[in-house]
Amino acid sequence: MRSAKLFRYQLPMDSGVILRDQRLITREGWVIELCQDQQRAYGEVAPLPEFSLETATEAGEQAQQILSQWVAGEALDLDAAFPSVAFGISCAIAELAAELPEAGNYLAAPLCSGDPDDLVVRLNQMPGDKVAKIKVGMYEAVRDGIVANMLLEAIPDMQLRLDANRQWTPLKAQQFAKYVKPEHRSGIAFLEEPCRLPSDSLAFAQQTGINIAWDETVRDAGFEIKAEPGVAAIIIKPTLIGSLARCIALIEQAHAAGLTAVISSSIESSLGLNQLARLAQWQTPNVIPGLDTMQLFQVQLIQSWPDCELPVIPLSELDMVWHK
Ligand SMILES: O=C(O)CCC(=O)C1=CC=C[C@@H](O)[C@@H]1C(=O)O
Ligand SMILES: [Mg+2]
Repeated sequence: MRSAKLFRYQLPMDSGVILRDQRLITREGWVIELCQDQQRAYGEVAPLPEFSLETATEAGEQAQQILSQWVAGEALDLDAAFPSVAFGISCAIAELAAELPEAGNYLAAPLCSGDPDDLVVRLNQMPGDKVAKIKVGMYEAVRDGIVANMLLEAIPDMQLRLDANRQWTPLKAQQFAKYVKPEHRSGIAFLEEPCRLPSDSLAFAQQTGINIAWDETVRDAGFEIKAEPGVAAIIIKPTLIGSLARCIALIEQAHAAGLTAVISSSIESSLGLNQLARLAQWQTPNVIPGLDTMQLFQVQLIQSWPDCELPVIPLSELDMVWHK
C-alpha cells in the first residue's frame, strides 16, 4: 500500500540574501511525504530562483503527477523531470529503501562574504583540515587578491576555496592573481568559475597556476567531465542537477577523471540540507561539502541542522496541498 502527500513551505530568510539580481526574502518549496507499509520518508523539492529553470509552482505540479505514478506503482522517468523534482523524489524513495545512509558530513567550509577577520577566528577554532570558502568578484578584484593572499599567509595550512561565479573579465581575473603571491597559489584548493566564458577560466588556470572548479559550467548544455590541466574539482548542486542516480553518476565520472566532486547546497531548508550532508558522506567521504548555508535562513524545517539554534517549523504547521 502506497500513499503520498505534498506540503508547501515558505520560509523567511535572513535579510540581505542576494541571488544574482534578486533579493531572496522567502524561500519557497515543497516537502514530499511517501508512505509505504507503515514506513514514511521525506524529500524536499525547492527550485532556486535565478538558478533553476523551473518555478516552484511548476515543480509542485510536476511533483504531483510523478507522485501519482509512484502511488499507482508505475515506472518513473526521473531523467525527464525537472532537476529539483527528480532530486526531491529520488531522495524520498532512497529514504524509504534505506539506501541513503544515516551518517552525514556536517563539517562545513565556513563561507565568508564579508569580514575576513571573522574567518581567521573561525578557522583557528576548526578541528582537522582547515578549509574555508570566500565569495569573490563582488568588489574590486585587487581587494579580493589582497584578502586571499592575507588569509593564505595568516593560516599557512589552510585550503582556500574561492567562488567568483563568472564575475570577472580575463583582465580582472589577472588583477586578482597578481596579488596572490606565487608561493601561496597552491593553497587555493580551487577558484570556482573565474570568468564568464569557460575557455577564459581554463586559460586563467593554466597561466596562473591557480586551480579552478566548474559549477555553472556543469549545468551548461553539452558539458562533459574530463581531466584538463588546471581543473581540480566540479561542484554538484543536486537540486540543479537531478536525481540521486544522476548525481552519483556525475560524481563517479569526476572521480574517474581524477577530479574532486564537491556536494553543495542550492539553499535548501534544513530538511534537504541534512540529506545533502548524508549524500556527501556517502559518495564523497573525504571532501568537505559546500553546505554552510543554514545561516541564510531565519528558521529550520522539520529536522534541525547540527548546532543550529534557529527555531524548527514542524510538518504539522505546513499546508498540505495534495495527497493520494
Ligand atoms: O557552495 C557553497 O559553499 C554554498 C552554496 C553557494 O555558495 C551557493 C548556492 C546557491 C547559489 C549561489 O548563491 C551560491 C554560489 O555562488 O554557488
Ligand atoms: Mg558558485
